[in-house]
Amino acid sequence: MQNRLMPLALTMGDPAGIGPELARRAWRALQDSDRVFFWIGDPALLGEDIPYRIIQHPAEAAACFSEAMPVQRVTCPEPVRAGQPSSGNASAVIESIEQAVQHALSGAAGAVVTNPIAKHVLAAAGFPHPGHTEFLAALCGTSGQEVMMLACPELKVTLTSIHVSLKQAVETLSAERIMMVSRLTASALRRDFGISEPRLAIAGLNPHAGENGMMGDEEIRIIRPAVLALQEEGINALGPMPPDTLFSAAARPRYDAAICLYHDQGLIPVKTLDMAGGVNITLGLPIIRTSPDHGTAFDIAVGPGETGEADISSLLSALGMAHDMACQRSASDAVNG
Ligand SMILES: NC(=O)C1=CN([C@@H]2O[C@H](COP(=O)(O)OP(=O)(O)OC[C@H]3O[C@@H](n4cnc5c(N)ncnc54)[C@H](O)[C@@H]3O)[C@@H](O)[C@H]2O)C=CC1
Ligand SMILES: NCC(=O)COP(=O)(O)O
Repeated sequence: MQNRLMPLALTMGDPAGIGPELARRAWRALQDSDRVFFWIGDPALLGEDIPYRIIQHPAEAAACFSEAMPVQRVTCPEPVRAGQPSSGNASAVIESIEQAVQHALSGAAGAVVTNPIAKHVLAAAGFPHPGHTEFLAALCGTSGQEVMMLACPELKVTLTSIHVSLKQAVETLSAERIMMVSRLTASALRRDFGISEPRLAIAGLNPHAGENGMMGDEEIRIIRPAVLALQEEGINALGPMPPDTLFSAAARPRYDAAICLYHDQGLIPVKTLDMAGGVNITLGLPIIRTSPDHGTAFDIAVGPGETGEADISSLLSALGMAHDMACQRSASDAVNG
């Protein structure tokens, strides 16, 4: 049960986005709870209304959490203007993520929770990764195994492709990829969510799941063979399921996770059902990582000490889910050795 005691590492995200405001409001909401976290960011972004304590190591977080927000300092090289991102601050954004991962890999943090980054802002500074998901895998030495899951209480989805064009998602779809994502999903449902016999629904790609090849043949060539091979392995997988009805209220209780074949096939239903409660989770890492399901929201970002329109629910869900996953993983590992 070691992870139950470890604080969560919360990254800064883009300093010009809503991340800094969300972090301080999340601390206010959680300061009397067991969801202890420390924020890795620039304290100049917090304003004077929030008590914070600079810490040198995650082990110091729990002692001060009820009184002050624990902060591990990372300094932005350039002045920050809310809503006006600058690639001049990319180094601090990246350093925050790197430190969080190091703490999780060493066991000093129970999980990494990331605040949103703007991919194009980091790309302009030469950052080679399309998003957190791929960067985290590179930091953990598991590139190629990363899988994006989006989860809300009503629905969990995982994706066979992440930050690529729709065209590329279709061109690179393979039975091997569907099987890899399905195996990782089933394993995470058992280990991190306590679902002992996970049921997977594999989405089709085309209208009516291809209608026997009339509307596309990926279901016949790729998806159906993958489902049969998964069943041979003992994984409870069904499909290809017609995507237009897969997310209906009647269908959702019949599976524990839907395997989706491109980014928006999975993210649209989750965000439509529950934008506030949705959480982005990375599978395939040796560490636990969650994130709110929204982005940087530059259009509503406010400066230090100000309170704007940002809804903190998704960050609270991400912190709560990271905590619960860490506890569940610890319990599962204790049972399974
Ligand atoms: N995990 C991450 O780091 C993510 C980063 N992004 C990045 O965010 C940037 C902006 O992306 P968009 O597509 O505009 O998505 P967005 O989620 O930042 O904003 C879309 C709309 O939702 C609103 N919104 C978002 N979060 C909100 C919250 N907590 N409370 C109230 N309203 C909220 C925004 O004000 C905006 O009108 C992009 O550069 C993208 O790369 C997007 C998704 C996830
Ligand atoms: N649409 C989800 C998203 O862009 C988040 O990506 P990541 O930064 O968590 O990899």
